Amino acid sequence: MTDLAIEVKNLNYTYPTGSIGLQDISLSLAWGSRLVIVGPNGAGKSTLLKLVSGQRLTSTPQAIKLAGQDPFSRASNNVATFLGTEWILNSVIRRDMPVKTLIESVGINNLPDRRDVLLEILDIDLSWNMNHISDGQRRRVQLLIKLFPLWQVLLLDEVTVDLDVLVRLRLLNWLKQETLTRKSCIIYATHIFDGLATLDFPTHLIHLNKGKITKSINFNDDIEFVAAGQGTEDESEVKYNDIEQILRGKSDGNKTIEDQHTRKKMKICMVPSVHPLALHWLSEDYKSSKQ
Ligand SMILES: Nc1ncnc2c1ncn2[C@@H]1O[C@H](COP(=O)(O)OP(=O)(O)OP(=O)(O)O)[C@@H](O)[C@H]1O
Repeated sequence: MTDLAIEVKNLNYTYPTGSIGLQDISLSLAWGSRLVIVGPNGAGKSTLLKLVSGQRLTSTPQAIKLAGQDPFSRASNNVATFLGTEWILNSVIRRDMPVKTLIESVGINNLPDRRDVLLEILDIDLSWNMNHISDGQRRRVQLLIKLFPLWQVLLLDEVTVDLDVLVRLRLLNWLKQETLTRKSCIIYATHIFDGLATLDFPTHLIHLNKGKITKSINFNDDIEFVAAGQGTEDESEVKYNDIEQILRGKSDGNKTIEDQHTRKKMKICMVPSVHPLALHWLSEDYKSSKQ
């Protein structure tokens, strides 16, 4: 096994239509890392995950190494699991089919401990039927099926969007533990940041825009969270009270981030959030459903 789970060097990708997918992407992720990709719609997040997972072919396969192998080679078979949003749109999975039958078909009884942990975290009721459950419940079944095998590299393309906050937090915590205990590696592209810092989920963060990595930071070394109003004279602070300007499209909130390596840590203002309240209410719901 190589030291690096994922190595990408100067990767470019242009769609057959001529749209730029990625430009000169380089990344190195050791086993045990968790990279969160931040970027606007159309930034290239899905393109990157699909290329790294071997879901999409590139004319320069040598630019990507997955566990030291070309992602399209036989040797890298079963190294990466890609989880995207498409599955839920497939009409086949909305058919009259017991959830128990579906999940047993992927061999979940072979590892009963892992099965039980995932059933508990994803709060799946084995009496469900695929055509009588909500989108979020169907998503949880998808997650169980895909996360059950002992994946080495997991590429998550915002699949937590329809999960409730409690299940999402429990799932992210389990994923983090999987990288710590099994030395696996995760890349997670998301637009939802609630709970990520609370869990210390990312080890690395990148900002992708127009197919390029514009920022890359090490979560623990480069960031310090500060209470609102603290250190406001420090230029390296990313302030939440710039929100008015951001909403008016006038933000220059990113202006100092390049400076982080020559300065102290980048300071990020802690934000007011209803996330803890939503979590509290849902954990009460969860407790009463188990009584
Ligand atoms: N199948 C396709 N054919 C042509 N161009 C595409 C295709 N898929 C994506 N693109 C283009 O590639 C660029 C990157 O798209 P991508 O889907 O990777 O963005 P993303 O960061 O995942 O966005 P989102 O946050 O909306 O999911 C966009 O400009 C998009 O228009």
